[in-house]
Amino acid sequence: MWSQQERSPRPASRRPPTTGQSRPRTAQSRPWTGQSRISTARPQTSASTRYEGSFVIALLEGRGVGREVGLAALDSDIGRVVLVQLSDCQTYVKTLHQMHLHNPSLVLVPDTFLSASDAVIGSSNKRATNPSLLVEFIREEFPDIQLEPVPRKYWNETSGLEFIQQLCVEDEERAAIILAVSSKYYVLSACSALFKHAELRRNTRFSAGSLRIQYSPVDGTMMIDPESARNLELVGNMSHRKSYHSVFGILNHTYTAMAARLLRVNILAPITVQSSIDARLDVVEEFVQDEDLFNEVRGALKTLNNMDFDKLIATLAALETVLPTSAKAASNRVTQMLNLRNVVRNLPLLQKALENTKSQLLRIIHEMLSDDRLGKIDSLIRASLNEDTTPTKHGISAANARVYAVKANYNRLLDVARETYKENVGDIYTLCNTLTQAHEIPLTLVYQETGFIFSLKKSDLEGELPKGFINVTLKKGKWQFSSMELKKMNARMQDALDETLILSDKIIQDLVTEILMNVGALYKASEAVALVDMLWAFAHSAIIRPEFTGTLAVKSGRHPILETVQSAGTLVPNDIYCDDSSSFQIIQGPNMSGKSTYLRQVGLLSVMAMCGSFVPAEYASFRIHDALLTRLSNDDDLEKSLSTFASEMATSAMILGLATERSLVIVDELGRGTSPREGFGISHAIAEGLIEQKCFVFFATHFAELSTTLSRQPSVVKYVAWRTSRSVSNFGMTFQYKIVDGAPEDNTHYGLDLARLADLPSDVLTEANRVSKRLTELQTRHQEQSDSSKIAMRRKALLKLRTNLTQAFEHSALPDEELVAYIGRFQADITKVFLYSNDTD
Ligand SMILES: Nc1ncnc2c1ncn2[C@@H]1O[C@H](COP(=O)(O)OP(=O)(O)OP(=O)(O)O)[C@@H](O)[C@H]1O
Repeated sequence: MWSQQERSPRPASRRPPTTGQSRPRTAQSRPWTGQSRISTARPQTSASTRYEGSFVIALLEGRGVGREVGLAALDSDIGRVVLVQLSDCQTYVKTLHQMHLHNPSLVLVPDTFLSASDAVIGSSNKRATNPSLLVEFIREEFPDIQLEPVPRKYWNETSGLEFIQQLCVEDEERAAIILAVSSKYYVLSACSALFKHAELRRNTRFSAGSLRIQYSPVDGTMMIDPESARNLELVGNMSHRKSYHSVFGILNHTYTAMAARLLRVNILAPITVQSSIDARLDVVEEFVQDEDLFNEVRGALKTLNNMDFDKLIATLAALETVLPTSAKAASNRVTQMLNLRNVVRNLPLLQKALENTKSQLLRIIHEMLSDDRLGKIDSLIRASLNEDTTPTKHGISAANARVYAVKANYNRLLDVARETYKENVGDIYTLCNTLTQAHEIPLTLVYQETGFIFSLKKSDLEGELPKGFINVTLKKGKWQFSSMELKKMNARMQDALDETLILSDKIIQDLVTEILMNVGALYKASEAVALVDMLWAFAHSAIIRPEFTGTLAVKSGRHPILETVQSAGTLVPNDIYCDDSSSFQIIQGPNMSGKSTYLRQVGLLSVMAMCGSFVPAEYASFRIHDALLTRLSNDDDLEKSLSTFASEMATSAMILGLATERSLVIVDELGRGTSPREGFGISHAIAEGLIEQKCFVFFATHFAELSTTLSRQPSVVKYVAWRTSRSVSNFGMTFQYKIVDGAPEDNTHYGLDLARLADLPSDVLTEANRVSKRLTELQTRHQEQSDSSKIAMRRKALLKLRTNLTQAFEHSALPDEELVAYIGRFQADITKVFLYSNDTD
């Protein structure tokens, strides 16, 4: 229940910077293996299963016109707070996108946002008659996540700022973060509710200066609406939740949990700052070209396998609110300290591996790992902990590691408690030997959480167990049991064990306090490791380094997920070309000819490139997009009981509302949910809307007339799925389509194709073909001779000229003479177009 007691945040200390950016560089990769290293196998580490966070997200929306939303997210397990304030649209797609980035486990909203039926004890009575629209969208998008109302009084701007000032790690970025959020009313209020909730409902408080608080301006990343992320299978497979066939799955060769988390967030919100992307690409390229470096870094990362520094630091920093310390909490803290010791001990390996690297970002990472404070932490740990205790997960050796974690002679009482523990364990082993001899059965001891039990192989027991043994069970071919005496001894041993842990914990807590003075260095190291681990994973599957020229041009690109699924040689590569003069691309072709795959490929390759990853192609150049918006066919629509039509319209409205000149829009088969005539009309209208926005659009459609009705628009081009060869078995076909420019004349007769497959007589087919060709010729001619089509032709040519000239001047590295010849060729082309369109007048 919400307590009325107000508690103010506690006094503060420090925090780490994120990595800086480096200069752009363009180069082609020369992978030393000569081919793709994208593996079809499950990634080598288990980091993939541990990336999911458990953020509690507090949300506040302004009631004004602008739909300003403040979002504060806290993952106390990893000591991270993310703050965002944004202006959203009617569908709250940006807010939902941000929520997806942080995997919510609980969502907090002001109680006034919920309707009276959502009453919760202790909250205010002021309830809206209807829940806020934002709440409805959240419920729809996250049906399994609990929404908890927080009394309106806790959404307080001033207290939000106080929390931030007191809990934020003290480092170079702290001042900038405080400055950035200090004028953001909604995010500050959300922050206050978030920490009040942690204090009052979860009984969690944080040490001063122990949290990494990050303010994320939304314009530094590409917005991908949640529906698109799902349909494109960015972080999860649509059909099988556990499948690795997603972009995340194929790229996640990370070793540490922090890197897996970083990768997930980057895939869902790729960066839009070109210098940052180039800096990452430089690193990937250096790994690709320098095999020794690649292997050395792998070796260093292996020593940190499965580590989650953030979690480790956060657990150590979390204050024990129930006093006195429980043995369980003490045991946890001792284990975490042993893990921290291993991390601090192994970090120098990575630092050494990066010693002579060339790329600027790797040098920055090296610097972050060379922080003197890490050495200080190492010395502090060495002074208190035994060198040779290794934390293991289970068994008596795990208990012993905790008991002997702290050095001897540190505390007399601890030494005495350890002796008692040792004697108790010795007594248990003696009992086991005695019983073995007395009953002539080879008993062994197994240590479980509650103490020891006896174990005996089933085959070693003839007849029944001797009397006196209790709690007998049979597990995996072994008898397991106890005795009253063993139970008593276990209890004595457990008491001694708990005492050693509680006494050790006092020393560990002092150590933690000293370490926390330098927690900024640890968080910084965590960020450095996460980044280098993620970029190393990119290098693991690198193929070709992408460039960012503003033109989307891919030669022989492959769908990155399909490539890992299909057997070698069965994937047909496709080219992509899209610039300002061809920004609206109509894609047509028969069913099952790869249109959807092509569209998805465009989106996925752009996402990968903007994360700083190499892409599967022979050459690739991209534009940096502010948003990736899609309307892709989705079977879920039915489950959501939305009609296809309603869903299409809702998504189209969202796309039209959000798309800008810098967006990438992908639309697959719009207008399926209504009559063909209406469907065509709607598709045309939406296409015109998108053309006006000047974004890059890939528009797959069955409406062949669309290319005619849109032909006056100079930026519209048409691509078709063109059959290169095929093998037939009744109606079956092996895949042999390629997306090509324009409309090769006979390929548009998809019905004839099917008729041929259905074995219609050849003379019927020949005649059908002849008539069909003739009709098409007449139609084409008629179109070409119309005035509007001549004007459109000239407009197209002019737009193409402008785009090519801009490209030539801004991105070409050609020497002057060649540039002049290149421009001369444009001139000739455009003259031809003008002469032709005049001739036909
Ligand atoms: N480039 C390719 N190389 C090999 N196989 C491909 C390629 N593109 C698509 N495929 C395979 O062909 C099948 C059909 O692909 P896709 O769904 O993209 O076709 P489509 O034209 O969109 O079909 P429809 O019009 O019926 O929706 C899929 O099984 C896909 O895996």
